[in-house]
Amino acid sequence: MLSLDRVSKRYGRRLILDRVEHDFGTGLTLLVGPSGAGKSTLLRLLATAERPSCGTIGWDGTPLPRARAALRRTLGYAPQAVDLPEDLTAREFAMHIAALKGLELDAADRQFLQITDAIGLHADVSNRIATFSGGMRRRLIFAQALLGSPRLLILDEPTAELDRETAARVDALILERAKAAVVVMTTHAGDALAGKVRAVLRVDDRRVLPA
Ligand SMILES: Nc1ncnc2c1ncn2[C@@H]1O[C@H](COP(=O)(O)OP(=O)(O)OP(=O)(O)O)[C@@H](O)[C@H]1O
Repeated sequence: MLSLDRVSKRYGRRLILDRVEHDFGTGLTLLVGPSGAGKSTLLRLLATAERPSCGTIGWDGTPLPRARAALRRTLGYAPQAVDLPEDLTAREFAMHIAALKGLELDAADRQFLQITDAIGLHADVSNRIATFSGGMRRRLIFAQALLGSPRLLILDEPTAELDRETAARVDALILERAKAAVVVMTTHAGDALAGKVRAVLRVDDRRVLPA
């Protein structure tokens, strides 16, 4: 369980999130809300990529920063935009991430091939990332987040730029992982997941409330 207790975030003098309270349990939680409302900011806080200005984030009952190492050991994070190493192949990049996560590389490689097969990226795993389209990059960022079957999966717009059929394949993997993990994602295409999510939260006007 990932819990937020009166978590606020400011950039300079600007308050983006104001005393957010929520317990993210096992299952899929969707974040919706207007552009610029703070959804990606909230995901960065959950993924420990940034720290709250005040308030407390807890993982499995222990507050950060004490729980940060335990959280990161079982974190999969797919940010919205990331600089990928253009000269590596997708498979080399995935193994680089697997090594950073401390995963057993043969098992991680097998898992990467299974994931990429499921989301239609299998034929491209030995190609250099420099040759990848926007949708291929998005799927690669998603695939690396699933490596090691994380108990906490944070996904920022994983199906943006994907056609409906490919997005449905990505959604299927997300729902599969959400059976055993805390999964939090932003999406502008939440309708496809209606009825299958634990909660839908609306981020708006600095607050985060049930939609
Ligand atoms: N590092 C930063 N420094 C200053 N302001 C920032 C920073 N990151 C985000 N912001 C501001 O915080 C606000 C929330 O941005 P954020 O990207 O979290 O919104 P969002 O809800 O994810 O938007 P979108 O749906 O368009 O992706 C925006 O006004 C943005 O300009």
